[in-house]
Amino acid sequence: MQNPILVGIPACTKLISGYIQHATPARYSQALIQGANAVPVLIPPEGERMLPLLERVDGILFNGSPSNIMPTLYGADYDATPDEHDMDRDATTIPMIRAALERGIPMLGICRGMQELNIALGGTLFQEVHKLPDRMDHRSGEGDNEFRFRLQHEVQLSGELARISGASSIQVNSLHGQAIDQLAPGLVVEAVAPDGTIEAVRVEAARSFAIAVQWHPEWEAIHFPDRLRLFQAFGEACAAAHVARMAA
Ligand SMILES: N[C@@H](CCC(=O)NCCCC(=O)O)C(=O)O
Repeated sequence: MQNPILVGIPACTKLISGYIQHATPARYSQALIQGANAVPVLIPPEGERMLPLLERVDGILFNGSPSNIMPTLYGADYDATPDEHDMDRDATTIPMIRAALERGIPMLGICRGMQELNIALGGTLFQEVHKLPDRMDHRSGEGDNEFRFRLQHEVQLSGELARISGASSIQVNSLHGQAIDQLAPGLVVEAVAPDGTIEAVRVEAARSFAIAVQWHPEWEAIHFPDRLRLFQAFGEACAAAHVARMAA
């Protein structure tokens, strides 16, 4: 295929077999190929040196990860999970989100990716949602993947996300311990859980697709219409960005 639509995926820092490796679960690439008709490009978490890649891609999927964003990046004076960070990824994705928005590059955020978008624009996070009064436990629990990615609760949709999904509420999986506390300026909420937890946001003034969700639409995306529609809508925005990039 000539001039494919290219979508970047930030990789995480992992210690595997005694080596530092740059990796991310295969399901993100697979959902991009199947749902967005895009060719995925893994982005090593090497900080701002990766920003020139934005000249060559048509979109970025800011994916999920078990690691948590460094609390100092949003001004917190305590760290509930000091052993669960990936500062190389933070140093790559936070500036990349800001730069992608400046350039009007389409972005889809998933789970950690949504939290990164909120931090990049000046918001804050709850570090342990399950310890807050009146909040549900949004973690998956232990088990095989079928169990961890099971449908766990409803979300009420609004705005662009409701239009794309073709529904005002959907059932979602849930694999996160953290969540948006103070919403960043410029974000609008487009999905909410029954306990009030923010489940999706959109960058209101974005020049292109800029939606992020707290659940995992990449999991079995082609079997769930709302998940597939989200990847298709992202793919259409990336295709439009591709035409503009080729014409420039
Ligand atoms: N660590 C953050 C973000 C959660 C997240 O992105 N989870 C993805 C996990 C998927 C997997 O384990 O394969 C939080 O806990 O809120």
